[in-house]
Amino acid sequence: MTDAVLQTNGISKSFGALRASRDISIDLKPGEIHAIIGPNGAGKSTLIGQICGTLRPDAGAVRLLGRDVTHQPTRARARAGLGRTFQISSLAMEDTVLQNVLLGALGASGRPWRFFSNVTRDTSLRETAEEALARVGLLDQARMRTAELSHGQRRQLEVAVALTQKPKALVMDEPMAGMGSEGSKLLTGFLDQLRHEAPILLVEHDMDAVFSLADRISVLVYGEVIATGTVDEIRSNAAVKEAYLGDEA
Ligand SMILES: Nc1ncnc2c1ncn2[C@@H]1O[C@H](COP(=O)(O)OP(=O)(O)OP(=O)(O)O)[C@@H](O)[C@H]1O
Repeated sequence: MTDAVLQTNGISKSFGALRASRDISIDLKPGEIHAIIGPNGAGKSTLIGQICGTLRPDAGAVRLLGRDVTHQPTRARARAGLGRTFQISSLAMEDTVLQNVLLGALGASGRPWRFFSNVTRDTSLRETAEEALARVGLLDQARMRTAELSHGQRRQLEVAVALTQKPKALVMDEPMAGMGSEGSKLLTGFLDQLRHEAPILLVEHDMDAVFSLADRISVLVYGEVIATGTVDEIRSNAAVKEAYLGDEA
């Protein structure tokens, strides 16, 4: 496990009597997409929260690029290279597409927010932002209000915002949610490329996307990882079929 970019070692988290994470050890290796799947309430968001720093584990450790970040706040983890996209959009709808990405680039630069008024004139931030937009295919929409984008384009924009941090690892929370089949196909193709730049821990309910993208899958049930393996291993795992996949396997 020494080459892992991101790693949890036996993390556990309870909410009162509910054990939402039970001794979870997973890792993310360079160049891979590791999908986390499981039924509603299995503990996927709780796991992500501990990895990204919004929740503190009761036990265990989180390591990023070999460093223990268990006690570091979200912002420090982001600075250290952990990028994230959210289940619920964190975009500013009234701002333009470019402004949203500039905001991300400013955050990643570590400069104080009071400089935001000058940000559109900052050449290096602008270059970073435009490069990220070009990567996700949204450069032509840079001046549009974010509210005017389609749902799929907003998902692409969230990825662009995450890319401004030049992440070493990405945690993506249901990027396919609400996408039409065309949008899912586009985003799937994009994530397929992106994994070589930053490996991706992917929480996703869309099994077509998971089966076509994941190098490895971990299955969470009642806060516990019941199996980790390749797509074929997970599809043929009897416990996984019984607990989650059923006919989808
Ligand atoms: N802050 C909290 N306080 C109390 N219980 C919580 C809290 N957060 C999550 N839970 C509970 O922990 C369990 C795991 O929830 P979690 O949201 O992590 O599951 P999930 O796999 O992400 O679900 P979904 O697929 O529906 O998003 C659930 O039973 C949930 O009700």
